[in-house]
Amino acid sequence: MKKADDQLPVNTGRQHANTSRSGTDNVMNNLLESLHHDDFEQLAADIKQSLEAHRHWMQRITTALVARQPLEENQFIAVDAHLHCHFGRWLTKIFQDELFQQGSFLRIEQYHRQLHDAARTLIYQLNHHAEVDIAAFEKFMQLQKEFFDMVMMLFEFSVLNKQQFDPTTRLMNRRSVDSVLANEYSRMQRADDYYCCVAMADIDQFKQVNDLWGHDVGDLLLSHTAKIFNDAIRRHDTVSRYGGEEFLFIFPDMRLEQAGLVVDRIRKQLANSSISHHSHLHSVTASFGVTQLCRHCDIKGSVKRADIAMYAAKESGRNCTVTVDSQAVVGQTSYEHLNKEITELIRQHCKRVAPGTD
Ligand SMILES: Nc1nc2c(ncn2[C@@H]2O[C@H](COP(=O)(O)OP(=O)(O)OP(=O)(O)O)[C@@H](O)[C@H]2O)c(=O)[nH]1
Repeated sequence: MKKADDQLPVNTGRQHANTSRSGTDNVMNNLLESLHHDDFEQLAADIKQSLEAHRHWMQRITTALVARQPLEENQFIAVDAHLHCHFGRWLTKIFQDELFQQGSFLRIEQYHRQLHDAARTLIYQLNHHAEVDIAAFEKFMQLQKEFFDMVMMLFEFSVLNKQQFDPTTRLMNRRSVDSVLANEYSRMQRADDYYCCVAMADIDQFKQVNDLWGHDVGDLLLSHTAKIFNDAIRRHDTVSRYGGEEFLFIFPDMRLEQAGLVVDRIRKQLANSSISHHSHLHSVTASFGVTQLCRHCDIKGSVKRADIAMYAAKESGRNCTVTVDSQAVVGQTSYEHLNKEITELIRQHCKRVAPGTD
């Protein structure tokens, strides 16, 4: 999605270091990389509160102008009033972090200062019983509109990010990854030589982990797994939390053979890693199923095929990678028709590319 420089874009990809960046401005990319779920929640709450305070301020000014009642309070006439209002204090706070000292945030700061300047001009006229200049009033109203529009975009961006990411792993959630899949699918339909692979990963024996060590350790291992996955993929790949202990990878512009190798490298990285918690080392493995997005079936069909391959990996001992070529079962992989026989057919074409242990 192409956006003008001063617009706040919709997130299009991965959080953390590998966000898919097409169309997002630098400020927003930096935010996506640096903030996590809770920060976006806080950002949205702060913006809402600050905007509310500013609405109240606007209301006081408009009422005073209509009723021709002087406003002598500092918050209306001080030269640095823009620094001391609720919104100004919030901006000062976030500007301490250089992450925010750029692009869209600077524009908002500029509008905010201009809004206070324009208000001061009007209030000066009001307090000195002069005629209120209509051009100055119109400018004030225009600035107000632009300021509110811009801040609302920031608010929506924050809320959107809160909705798009899973709080435990900080990865995209299932709902938002579906739109990434839809984009890839339509890209593939447009170009004959374009390939995209998907992989399903499921943590092995995760119930035992929870039962033995508790849910907190389970959650830690989930976020550890997410970090390993997220750090291991390319900038324009995506990994999402697809279900409880299930992750879905999307590898744009990649053929099956390569995807199988990439995924198996990730599998090994996870298997060889551990986290320390209360002086215990904990680790998990996962089983992986890899396939291509298929031109001849719907998206669900391809994801289902990856899922079946992943279950084949479970059955062949866990901690391994199974690939299945969509070409082998072309024409029969529509999601609606994935009955038992088709599932069996897909399983017959599954290829285990790695031993269970290293
Ligand atoms: N800690 C934690 N556990 C979760 C979360 N989501 C799902 N789980 C647990 O994941 C476990 C999945 O268990 P099963 O579906 O039986 O699978 P498994 O034990 O991983 O066994 P295999 O998949 O066959 O290797 C369940 O115990 C769920 O409670 C979560 O957000 N946090």
